[in-house]
Amino acid sequence: KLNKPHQFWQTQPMPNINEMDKLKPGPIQLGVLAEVRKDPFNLIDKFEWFNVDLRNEEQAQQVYTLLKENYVEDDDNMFRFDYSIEFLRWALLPPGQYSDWLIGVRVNQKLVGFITGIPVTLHIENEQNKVKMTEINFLCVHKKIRANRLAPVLIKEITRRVHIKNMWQAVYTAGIVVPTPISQTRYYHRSLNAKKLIEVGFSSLSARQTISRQQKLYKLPEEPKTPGIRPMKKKDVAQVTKLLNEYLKNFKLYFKYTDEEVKHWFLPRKDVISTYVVEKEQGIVTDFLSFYNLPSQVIKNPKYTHLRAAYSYYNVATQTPIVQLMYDALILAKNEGYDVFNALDIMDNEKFLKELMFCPGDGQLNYYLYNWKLENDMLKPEEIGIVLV
Ligand SMILES: CN(C)Cc1n[nH]c2ccc(-c3ccc(F)cc3OCCn3ccnc3)cc12
Repeated sequence: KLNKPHQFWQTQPMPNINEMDKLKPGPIQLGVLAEVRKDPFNLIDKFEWFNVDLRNEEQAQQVYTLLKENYVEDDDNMFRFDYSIEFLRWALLPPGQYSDWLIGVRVNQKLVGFITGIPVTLHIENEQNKVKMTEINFLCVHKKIRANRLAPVLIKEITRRVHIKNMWQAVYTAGIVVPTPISQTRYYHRSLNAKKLIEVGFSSLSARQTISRQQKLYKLPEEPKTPGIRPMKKKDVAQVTKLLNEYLKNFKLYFKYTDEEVKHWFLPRKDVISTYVVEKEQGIVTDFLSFYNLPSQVIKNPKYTHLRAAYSYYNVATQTPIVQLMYDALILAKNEGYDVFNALDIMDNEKFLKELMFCPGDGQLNYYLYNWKLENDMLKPEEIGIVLV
């Protein structure tokens, strides 16, 4: 019976503490395509597998509702992520997606479980390691049917469907710690709407602080500072792709983007992704910033149902100082109606977090690599060049 802590994870190719030093960097287990199980894993009675078509309005609604009611909450269970349907279509229908990598489990036509993969090519620690793999996300089991051991079966089934495509690694993140994080990053928050953050209980006032004092402290100018800053357009794709790929080479974990992928991940989509470029004379783009929209439902509050949060995505500053570029990001996010701007301490974010008055959050986001041994087991947050939504 798999019910001792991490009993399931002990069966997975993740380096555990004592074997870390023996393994060589690279794949831990070499996959053999012929040995991959051809049929889906067995589910308990009445449960059935179901490939979700997010383009279908009804099925997208089912996924939306499952996540809205049962997905990740903060440590104090005050907020729960509320991913919109348009956001899920952005996050889960990238170029090259497979139709059987959005996996649902249903009981009597009701969706009770979900897990997703998208195909990525991850560069790991040096140019040679360009590994085609999957990025796993949105593992969710309905609150009412937890402890049925459905999560391990969802993980095994998506693993099987990835193996069948002859891919043997995965990358994912989680707020919890299971064997074995490759990096433990921290998240930070910058207040944009001090009054609301205090009223929903996101921020608290110390004895000497007042709401109006907080509002003054976090007040922002009406307009961004950087001349030539504007929303990204289709004509900017080629320049943004070059800037992004060049910048990401600084890190030990990063994706390489085609123009097609930059179109998908960065062209502005209302209430999903905002990208602004800095255009100098002759149409030269020298910098860009981007943030995505992920509201959290406020679980119990008389006045507000949601916290509008913008999350830092990828920001490349080659001419504009990074602090000024991100100050503009705060101003632009405030003008788009966000209450708070969130960022992890990955990439070069440390360079602006303190100066722009971000406060540390109360938890961490752990990065995981499945079936891959790193040279030194762990990476520092500033060596991470990937953002998972
Ligand atoms: C990444 N993706 C897999 C979703 C996910 N899962 N688990 C998580 C734990 C933390 C963060 C996170 C990432 C960046 C950030 F600035 C703030 C965050 O959480 C705030 C705390 N919180 C949790 C729910 N509502 C508010 C995301 C996630």
